[in-house]
Amino acid sequence: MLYRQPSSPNQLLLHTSCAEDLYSIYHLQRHLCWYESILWPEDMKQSHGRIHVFFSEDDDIVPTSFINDYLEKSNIDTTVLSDFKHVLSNLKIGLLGAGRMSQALARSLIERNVVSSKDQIMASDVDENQRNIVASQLGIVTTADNREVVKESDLLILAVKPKDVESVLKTIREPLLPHYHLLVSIAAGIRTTTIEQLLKPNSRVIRVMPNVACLVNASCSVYSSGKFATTDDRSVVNTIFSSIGSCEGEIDENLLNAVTALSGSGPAYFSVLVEALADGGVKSGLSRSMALTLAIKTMLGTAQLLLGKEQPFHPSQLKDAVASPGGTTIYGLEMMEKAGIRAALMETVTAATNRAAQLES
Ligand SMILES: NC(=O)C1=CN([C@@H]2O[C@H](COP(=O)(O)OP(=O)(O)OC[C@H]3O[C@@H](n4cnc5c(N)ncnc54)[C@H](OP(=O)(O)O)[C@@H]3O)[C@@H](O)[C@H]2O)C=CC1
Ligand SMILES: O=C(O)[C@@H]1CCC=N1
Repeated sequence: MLYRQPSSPNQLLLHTSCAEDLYSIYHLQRHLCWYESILWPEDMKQSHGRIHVFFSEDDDIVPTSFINDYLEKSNIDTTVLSDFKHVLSNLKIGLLGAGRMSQALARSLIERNVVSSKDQIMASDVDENQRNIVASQLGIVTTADNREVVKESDLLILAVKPKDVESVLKTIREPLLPHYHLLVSIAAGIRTTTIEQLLKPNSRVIRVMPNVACLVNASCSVYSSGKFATTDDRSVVNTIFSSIGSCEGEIDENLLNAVTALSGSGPAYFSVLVEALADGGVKSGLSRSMALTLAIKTMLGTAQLLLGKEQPFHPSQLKDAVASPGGTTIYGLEMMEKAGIRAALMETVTAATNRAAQLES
């Protein structure tokens, strides 16, 4: 870890925060006698108790597969915990606003072991009811005072509605230290420059657009960095938002309103489609519950085919594969075209993009 050249964002973060940190280097290279700290397989075998070594598959510090192979050759029992990462062990995360999105984020960070303990997360909310839900269901410390969260955290996630952003930022301006804190906003339509202007000069800001599917770890997020955010800041944001689904990378901030309109609002559009298709099933005689189940599972299966790990379908390819000549599907598709569904969906995203732009001004 001290000598390795970083080859991933997390390794880069470790490299700059630990491997290049003066005190870490001084301590690890001067005061630690490695030969006194190594537990050799031979010593393990001689120990009286049974030894079983557990690894995290995606550990950025420990070269898991290398050590696992070595221990297996030495007949030591091991288990590699798939999908486990080395935790963001020291980062303290503060949630400003403890509503739907914050709760989903916190739950994922804890359940997916991105943080090592619940104590690494704190949340504030004006609503006592929300605070009680978060405290009782997630075991997180809560407060009504946003400033307290800032004082206790390294990274802040601003998760209040856009209309409340300005007042929250004014409250936390004083305790928020530009060289220390990173502010990550998920508020729709609030630009990083607007946020930066409300904070102290040089404040580090990143704007992210996730979606509500973070409740089931299936969000897809995109982000834009403010003027002063660093490479390490982007790396941490990547780690956090990958833990609630996927993080699709950075985008020009001018396009973030379109992202908000497509994937941020998208779960609402797909819900309407599913409901309408189920209504059609009911009209044709299916029970409500059967119709809903079929509509939902058809959406899920279609998404899996379009994403296809090995051979993804293009949407038009999949449509053509389903619509046989003179069959049922092509009659249904004709009706969709007559109703102008394509134009309606395009206009849907355009209208939501325009609304996000209105929120900006
Ligand atoms: N919901 C979604 O699908 C998505 C939302 N977003 C964005 O995420 C943000 C949060 O959304 P969501 O979680 O749905 O919203 P919620 O309304 O569920 O949560 C926001 C919480 O913040 C509280 N709050 C309001 N003012 C303050 C304040 N001054 N200090 C502390 N807490 C305050 C609210 O209390 P009260 O209700 O009493 O005002 C509420 O409990 C929004 O900006 C939205 O644009 C982004 C992607 C998807
Ligand atoms: O409707 C909204 O304002 C938010 C932004 C994306 C999803 N919900």
